[in-house]
Amino acid sequence: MDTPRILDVIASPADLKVLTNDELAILAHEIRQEIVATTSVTGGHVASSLGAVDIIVALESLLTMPKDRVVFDVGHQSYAHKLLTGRRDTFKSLRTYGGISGFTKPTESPFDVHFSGHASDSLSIATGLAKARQLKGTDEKVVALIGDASLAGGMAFEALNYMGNEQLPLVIILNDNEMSISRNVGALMKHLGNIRANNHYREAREGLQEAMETCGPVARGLLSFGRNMKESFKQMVIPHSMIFEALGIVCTHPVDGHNIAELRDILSLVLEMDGPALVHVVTRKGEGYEPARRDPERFHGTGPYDIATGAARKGRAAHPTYTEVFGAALADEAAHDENVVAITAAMTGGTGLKTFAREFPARFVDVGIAEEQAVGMAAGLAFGGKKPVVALYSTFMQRAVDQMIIDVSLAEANVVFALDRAGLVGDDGPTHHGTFDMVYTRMVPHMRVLAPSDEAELVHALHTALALPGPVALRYPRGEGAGAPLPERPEMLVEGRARVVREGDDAALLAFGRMVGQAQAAAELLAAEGMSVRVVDMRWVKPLDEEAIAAAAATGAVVTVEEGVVAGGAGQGVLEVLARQRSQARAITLGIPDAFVTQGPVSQLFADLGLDGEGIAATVRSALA
Ligand SMILES: Cc1ncc(C[n+]2csc(CCOP(=O)(O)OP(=O)(O)O)c2C)c(N)n1
Ligand SMILES: CC(=O)[C@@H](O)[C@H](O)COP(=O)(O)O
Ligand SMILES: [Mg+2]
Repeated sequence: MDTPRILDVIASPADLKVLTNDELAILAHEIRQEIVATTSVTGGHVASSLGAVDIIVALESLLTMPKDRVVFDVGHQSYAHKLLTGRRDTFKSLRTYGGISGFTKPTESPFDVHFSGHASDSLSIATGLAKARQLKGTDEKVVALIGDASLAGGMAFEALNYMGNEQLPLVIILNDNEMSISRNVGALMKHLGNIRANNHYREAREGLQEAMETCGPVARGLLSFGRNMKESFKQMVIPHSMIFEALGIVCTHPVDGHNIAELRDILSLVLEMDGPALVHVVTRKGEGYEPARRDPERFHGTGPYDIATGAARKGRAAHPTYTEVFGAALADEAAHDENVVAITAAMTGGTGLKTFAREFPARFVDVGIAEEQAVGMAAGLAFGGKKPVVALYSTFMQRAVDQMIIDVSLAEANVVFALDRAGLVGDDGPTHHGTFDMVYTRMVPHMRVLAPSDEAELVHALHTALALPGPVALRYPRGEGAGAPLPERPEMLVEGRARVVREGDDAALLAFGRMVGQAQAAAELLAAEGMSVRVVDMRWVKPLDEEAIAAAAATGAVVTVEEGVVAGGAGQGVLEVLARQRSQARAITLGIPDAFVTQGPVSQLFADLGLDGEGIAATVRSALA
């Protein structure tokens, strides 16, 4: 008979209060087993979640939740929190269609504070919660859990600046594992490394222990009373200051993030403080599961895997991904043009830049989780005569729209924006779908926007973008390409010229990006019903091919199809052209409606949104009816 698990009797963090440190450590082990068992089937952010288990168990054992608020940065490490807050039974549905989210999500649980997914926002949210607490005169604790890489994001720095000045009562738990998705980068990372290297925490802790034992009740009384707390805390545990101290934020020595007793000791102290405090916790990504410990980058975000070996369950895809094709094409371009510089914001692997980084290390820049810096720096590089290619996920580029408008486009700087993960991404869900980029690029003066329909087109689009003066964006989706043979040589595309991929005169489908494939599927279905439908690969979101639009309108029915929000999107651009042309054609824009799209397989989401062959065919039928 199996030994009963502690995890099975935990309905909420309140149940943790009766457990000893040893029992909490056993619970942490059970949670890790549960995370591995589930993610081996669903995939997920394994290494970060495993690394944060002890912190979450220790922290939540000390809080009164959901009254006390814990803000998870990115939220990719929150699986233990999910298991402790009433989602043990639904955990198996992690990241699946209709299942629980891979990030915190307030509509899923009252224990979740915000829709996490984008890095570096937790401290700002926490400052808002702490300010609200002050205004209401309430006493709930506010804690933010943030990783070492996310702490370097601009938004986090802005929050530190504010909270230190205002002396807001909140606790930052810095989960320092020396890793972003790959190895962490930057001066802050080096600073944290120096602190770890000079860690006198043990001696300080023993001093604290002694102080607590000799004058325990007095010291504790002082602490809980909150008077002079910062000073007493400093005297007891902090022999030297650092950057955070200079900003008015009390900072602890590095604490072992896998020792629940130590974590509870230090957390119970800082939770009683009346100003901002940062607990520097040292963890190992993937802790408790050897394959993830060995290869934390692969297990940062993984698909299903074999538990015994850690090997991926899915075999190699039939075709290279858009990302792989982009990475190879960019390295090729860089080999022919020494001015090409590649910039990533902590997504070297995700944006396909590993080859480039290896072959051209001097021309490769990883700014860390700092999209604004990536785009601002690209402007500077362009002013200095270089040809920067900023490779970002479409969703993360949202952080740097201002820099794209003011620093790059106003100056007509030669910057290429390579927007990966444009369109629906699948299991990460609404925070990660790249559904806004056609709007935020199209609206900017001087910007040109390409939406290649397959991987061969992507090679040409990149080549064209690098050759054109001024800012150019290209957008392409996550995952496997369409299987189009790659060209021997990249071609220069004619600016603003679409290509007809199927003739027809009953109606016209004007499709953008990989929607061209879905439009062709729709045309096939309609052909079987006797309808002749033209399919146009629009290639350019901006400038649009006005002749191709006029020719489409001559069929009498135009349906635009895009993998992005319709409000302000490419289809809207087509409508503007049709209006200018005083067209009488019936026109319908298909794309993402005014709602956030859920998580799930992309094919399922396409079907739900009417963006698969069937759905598009149905719209054409209604346009012709
Ligand atoms: C604005 C933004 N940029 C990039 C990412 C992609 N991303 C997700 S997690 C991560 C690394 C986070 O590292 P860290 O904060 O140290 O947490 P760890 O995974 O090491 O626990 C990155 C770059 C993101 N989620 N949001
Ligand atoms: C949490 C996060 O933002 C990233 O880890 C993201 O999930 C990566 O997505 P891809 O799997 O598309 O690279
Ligand atoms: Mg980290």
